[in-house]
Amino acid sequence: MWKLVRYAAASNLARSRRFSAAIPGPCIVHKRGADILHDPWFNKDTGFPLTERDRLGLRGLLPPRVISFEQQYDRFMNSFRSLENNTQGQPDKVVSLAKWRILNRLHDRNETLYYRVLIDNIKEFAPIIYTPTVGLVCQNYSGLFRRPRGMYFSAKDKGEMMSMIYNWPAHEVDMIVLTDGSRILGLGDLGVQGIGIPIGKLDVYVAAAGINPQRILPVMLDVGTNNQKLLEDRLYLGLRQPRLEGEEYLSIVDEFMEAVHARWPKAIVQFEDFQMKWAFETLKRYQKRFCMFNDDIQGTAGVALAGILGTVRAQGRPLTDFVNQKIVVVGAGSAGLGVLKMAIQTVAKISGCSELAAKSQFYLIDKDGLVTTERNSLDPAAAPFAKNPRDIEGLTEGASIIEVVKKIRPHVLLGLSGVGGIFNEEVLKAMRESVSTKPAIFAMSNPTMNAECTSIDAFKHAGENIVFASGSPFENVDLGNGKVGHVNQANNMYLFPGIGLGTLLSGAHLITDGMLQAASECLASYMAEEDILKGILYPSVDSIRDVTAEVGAAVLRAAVEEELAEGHGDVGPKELSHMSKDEAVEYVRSNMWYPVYSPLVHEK
Ligand SMILES: NC(=O)C1=CN([C@@H]2O[C@H](COP(=O)(O)OP(=O)(O)OC[C@H]3O[C@@H](n4cnc5c(N)ncnc54)[C@H](O)[C@@H]3O)[C@@H](O)[C@H]2O)C=CC1
Ligand SMILES: CC(=O)C(=O)O
Ligand SMILES: [Mg+2]
Repeated sequence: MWKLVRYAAASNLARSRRFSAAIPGPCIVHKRGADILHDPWFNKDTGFPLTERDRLGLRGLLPPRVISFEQQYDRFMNSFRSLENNTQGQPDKVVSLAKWRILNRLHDRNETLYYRVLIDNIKEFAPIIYTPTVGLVCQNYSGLFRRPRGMYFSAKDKGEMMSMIYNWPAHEVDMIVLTDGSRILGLGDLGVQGIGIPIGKLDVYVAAAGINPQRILPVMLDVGTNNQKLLEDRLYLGLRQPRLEGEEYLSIVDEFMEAVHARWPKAIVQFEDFQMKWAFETLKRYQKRFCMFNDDIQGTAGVALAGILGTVRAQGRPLTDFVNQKIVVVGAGSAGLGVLKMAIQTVAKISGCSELAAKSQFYLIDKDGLVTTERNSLDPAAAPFAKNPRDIEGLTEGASIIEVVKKIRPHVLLGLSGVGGIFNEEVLKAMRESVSTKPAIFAMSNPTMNAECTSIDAFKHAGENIVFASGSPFENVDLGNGKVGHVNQANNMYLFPGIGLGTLLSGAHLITDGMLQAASECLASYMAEEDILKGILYPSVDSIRDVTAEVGAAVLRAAVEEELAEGHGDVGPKELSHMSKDEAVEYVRSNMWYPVYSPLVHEK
């Protein structure tokens, strides 16, 4: 077993001196020899200095030459570039999986080097470890499986979780991402194979928020699957039974949450990719009891809202004009409804009107068309956003996307439906008649194949004057004559790392609407006017650590404001409450872990 010793703080300075000679603090290990080489948390491969090889019983277990961290880094990047060259012309799927495999092998062997290459190349590697490739990995997980990562709690473990949680080797855990695999991106129920999502999200936590990788825990709650193909697959690695439902299901989640809380009372649990009914139910059930949030409902809402506020600025209008924007949301699931709820609260706040009055400018469409109060068996979660037929002259219950767009001429058309291509040529062309001077199209569904439209189609059919955002990355579009159609990535990755880190450092035991609102407002004001006017709504993924430091500080300050901050480590609530905004950002930034080889010290 090992004990954690605080790593040297990361900072921009440390980052700019990528391989500086600054000596990091030591790290205590409780193992020796080959056990260290097989532990990715401590392994340095050929990077162990000779003195350390002596101290840890590694002499003779490695080739004699010591290779520096920088050389190891370059060697990996060279292998990666060769792989790119060697796979040229092969199908995208093959290339993406090959890239994922080479990164995953490094992850399994040497986490310090893995996270260094990930952090320093985040824009290039995010699409591999996160959306879209992570979707492909989940679809093929049973075949790709080599080594376990994270923990698996299944329906068969009922009554055992309180002791099982102690099987995790780390003494401290700060951040858990939990899924039940029931709605993986827009790919549906992937059962146990959905574990790829918590792993990918936590990689983003390490890269963006500098959460120490020894303190993260990806978790799969396997309660069965309703995916017939998986149930019939002999190689499927999860429980081959239909999903538990009702109280049986909830009792499993309850038991897991209690076990986590008993061992790590301060750990934050991010619920991810649960089907809608359980996403809402578990949020309601736990948000006042545990330090948790639902990323698909709450993280997505904050990112979408920041983007929509950006589109108001992109039209050259003041933010207060948000109250006049007509917004059509396609997809009435956990993500779409989360966006509507937060957007309506914001309109009510800006205009000082009631939430009821603030709803008038929003339109909700699901698989059966426009959602109105006339709908038979209206989903209770969607009911608050259903239109009264009296208020939608010329439109009827179940109206199609094209009918709604033609009639309403919205400022913003936002997709969270999981259905690839439903913003077709006709719909996009209809957006040319938008009442906005800069119509906005947000095709937020993931992975790429599930995006409501591509960036090329959006600029081609809806016109060059649009603002475009997608959940998975697309290339900017060359519009000719030196003009560029900017593509924004409207993905909750801009918020969840800061929500997690800010909450952790505040020591708050709950995550409130106020903390989430602060995160969104921070992102909304992050971009300079000049960029916004060009249609750039979010910062580049390259600067995700900087954005996360700001978002984290905003969340921390909101927790202080709500008197929820109990402090973290040596920094108590009083010190937190005296921090200025800049000091809070610096405090958050200085707590980000950055991968360097720490001297290992053996202790029995
Ligand atoms: N960009 C981002 O940060 C995020 C993107 N998402 C993506 O959003 C999508 C939806 O996620 P959830 O809301 O959790 O799923 P969900 O399954 O809860 O909801 C999907 C909704 O889409 C509707 N829908 C299905 N077919 C439709 C059609 N042909 N026309 C109109 N509506 C249709 C359904 O009726 C349902 O209301 C997924 O693809 C997911 O990857 C989710 C969270 C964050
Ligand atoms: C990004 C994300 O959380 C999703 O697509 O579900
Ligand atoms: Mg998700």
